[in-house]
Amino acid sequence: MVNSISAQKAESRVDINIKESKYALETNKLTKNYGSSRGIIELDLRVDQGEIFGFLGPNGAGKTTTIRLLLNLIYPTTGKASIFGLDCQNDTVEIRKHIGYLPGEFTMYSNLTGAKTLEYFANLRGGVDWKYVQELAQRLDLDMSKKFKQYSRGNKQKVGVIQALMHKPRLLVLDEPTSGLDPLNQQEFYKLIQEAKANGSTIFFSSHIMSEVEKVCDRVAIIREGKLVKIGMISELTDIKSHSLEITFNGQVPLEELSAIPGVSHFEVAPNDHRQTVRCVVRPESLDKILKVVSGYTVVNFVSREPSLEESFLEYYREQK
Ligand SMILES: Nc1ncnc2c1ncn2[C@@H]1O[C@H](COP(=O)(O)OP(=O)(O)OP(=O)(O)O)[C@@H](O)[C@H]1O
Repeated sequence: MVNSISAQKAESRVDINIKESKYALETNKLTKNYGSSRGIIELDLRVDQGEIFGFLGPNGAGKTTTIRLLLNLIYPTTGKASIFGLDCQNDTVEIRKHIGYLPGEFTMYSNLTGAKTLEYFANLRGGVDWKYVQELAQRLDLDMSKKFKQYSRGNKQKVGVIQALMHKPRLLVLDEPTSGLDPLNQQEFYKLIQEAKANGSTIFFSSHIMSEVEKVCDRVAIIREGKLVKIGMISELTDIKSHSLEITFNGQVPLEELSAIPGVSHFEVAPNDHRQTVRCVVRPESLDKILKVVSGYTVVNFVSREPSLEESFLEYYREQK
């Protein structure tokens, strides 16, 4: 019975056999060549123990490939990866005891309920604190009595998140953990990983959303087309970030002034009766100039949204040329 699974048993495992390692996770020139397509190329990553590390990249960048290599689900073409100083290929069994892993597409037996699915994972791990599982389900608003096949994508993802967290692992490796979660559950998830960090865990999670990584991570690595583009503190993301603006004017529009500001691109004007809507992509350092120009005119609507990561990259590289 799940309720009798001993928490003590789970806790007693912690700290056994983990080599003293400066890094929670390290890759050295890690490369995966799929033959027909590139996976990742000579990736060098170092993640310190106890940090929340974001692994940011657009679709197809190589995030899942990297994570599968760390979990030894696929083999590298060349290069090495280690977790807590243990070799990802040779020490998989030991490493797995200390990891919580959420795959990109979490699926389970369709006729098992959420509770039975989680019970299965609890048993695999030799025991977890079931009260903690119940608390996680309640905080993520998951009804554990439903069958897996009855769950929406978001609810399946919640089961995946809970199985990754349930044994309070030293390292969480999460592949796009918030995909499918609604904004409230995303916020709860961010709190959960902050709590895991406060309890000494390291969190490595992939994402293609810059604002999410900015909100919760200490450091970030950016991957694009299989290669590491940048690694550093979150504050260093500012130069890649851009804003997509939509400004609606009533009456006169400062078209020439706006389009002449450096760092403004993709400039478009859409007339609409007496109003005109200007759309453009703006580099962070140009935002202030835009606001100063528009403040002298009648603005009836001002929307700023985060462009997709690929749009931001394109803008960043266009500026670099
Ligand atoms: N099994 C495979 N066989 C061949 N090519 C693959 C395989 N898996 C991934 N790739 C290729 O490797 C590259 C990286 O894919 P990967 O899934 O790691 O990217 P990702 O950053 O996780 O993207 P997404 O967010 O879309 O999942 C892509 O070009 C992809 O087509």
